[in-house]
Formats: sequence, structure tokens, C-alpha cells
Amino acid sequence: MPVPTLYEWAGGMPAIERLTTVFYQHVLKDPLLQPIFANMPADHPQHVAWWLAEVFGGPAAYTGPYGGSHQSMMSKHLGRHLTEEQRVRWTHMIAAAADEAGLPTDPEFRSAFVAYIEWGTRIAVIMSQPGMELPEKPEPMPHWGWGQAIPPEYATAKIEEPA
Ligand code: HEM
Repeated sequence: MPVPTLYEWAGGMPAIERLTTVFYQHVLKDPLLQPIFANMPADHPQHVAWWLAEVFGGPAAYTGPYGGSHQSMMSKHLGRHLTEEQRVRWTHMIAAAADEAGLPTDPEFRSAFVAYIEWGTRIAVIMSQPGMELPEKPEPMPHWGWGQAIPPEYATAKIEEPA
């Protein structure tokens, strides 16, 4: 029996669109995050839904019809000088939005979901710091699964399965 992707387990595109819709509704009312997102285009929640869907094993909606890439996503965070406090608020609010949007609450799904959010938000903060530039060699889209993350320098090493 094939293991479902995180995208399928989450409930597909409708569930992920519900997630980003409720998330940004709350973000726009949050004193710490509202100033950062005050001028976001109306379709920003949709673009982030496409991004998350693709990362979680769904269709290539972000890199396909929309024409986005990991590089273009990172470029949106350049120069924004995001703080750790803002990052933490973002992570807490998207976890709460996952509850509100009715995403699955099982520990395995939430563990994988939060792992990606922790990883992704830290990259957003790193890319947003003064003087940061896009990498010369574009990085591929991340694809997140159920398993645990490992440090990048070990990324090509074989993961030992527990006995
Ligand atoms: C897992 C973490 C994150 C993901 C997956 C993510 C995803 C994205 C994506 C896909 C875009 C580009 C949307 C487009 O193509 O138009 C974007 C833009 C942006 N992100 Fe993030 N992001 C993350 C973390 C953060 C954090 C922590 C902040 C701030 C606290 C942030 C602030 C922004 C802003 C301000 C934009 C530009 C919005 C605009 O066009 O005005 N992001 N993000």
C-alpha cells in the first residue's frame, strides 16, 4: 500500500487553500506581522498554498502554471529584515490556522508539518537579512515527506534504518 504524500494526507489543495486563507486573515490582524504583509497582493495566500502543496508532494502548481521557483520564492524575502520574533509568531499562527482549517491532527502529520514550517521560516529569515543575495546556483524545490530532516552536508548519505 503506497504511503500517501503529506499533500494527500492533509486533504489536497482545498485543505491547503483553507489553511493559507485563514492564516493570512489572522496575519493581517496581528500587530507584529501586519506591517510586513500590509501590501501583499490579494493572491498571495493562493501562491503560498501552491508552494506548500508542491513541497508536500502535490501537483507542481507553483513551479508549473504559475512559473515560480525556489529562487523566485526566496527573492520575495530578500531585504525584508525579518526578526526571530516575527518568525516565531508566523510559525505559531500557521499551526493555529492548521487547527482552524481542519487539517489532520495526528502526531505524525503535525510533526512533519511543523518540521517543514520551522525549516522554511528559518530560511526566510536568513534570506531576509541585510546583504543577503540569492545563491548563484539555484536550489531545487524542497520536497517534504514524513521522515526526519538531516543536516544538508549529510543529505546524500544513506539513512540507517533502525533495526
Ligand atoms: C515556511 C515558511 C514560508 C513559506 C513557505 C513562505 C512562502 C512564501 C512564498 C511562496 C512567497 C512568494 C509568493 C508569490 O509567489 O507571490 C512568499 C513571499 C513573502 N513572504 Fe514568505 N514564506 C515563509 C516564511 C515567511 C515568514 C516567516 C515571513 C515573515 C515573517 C514571510 C514573509 C513574506 C513576505 C512579506 C512575502 C512577500 C509578499 C508580497 O508579495 O508582498 N515569509 N513567501
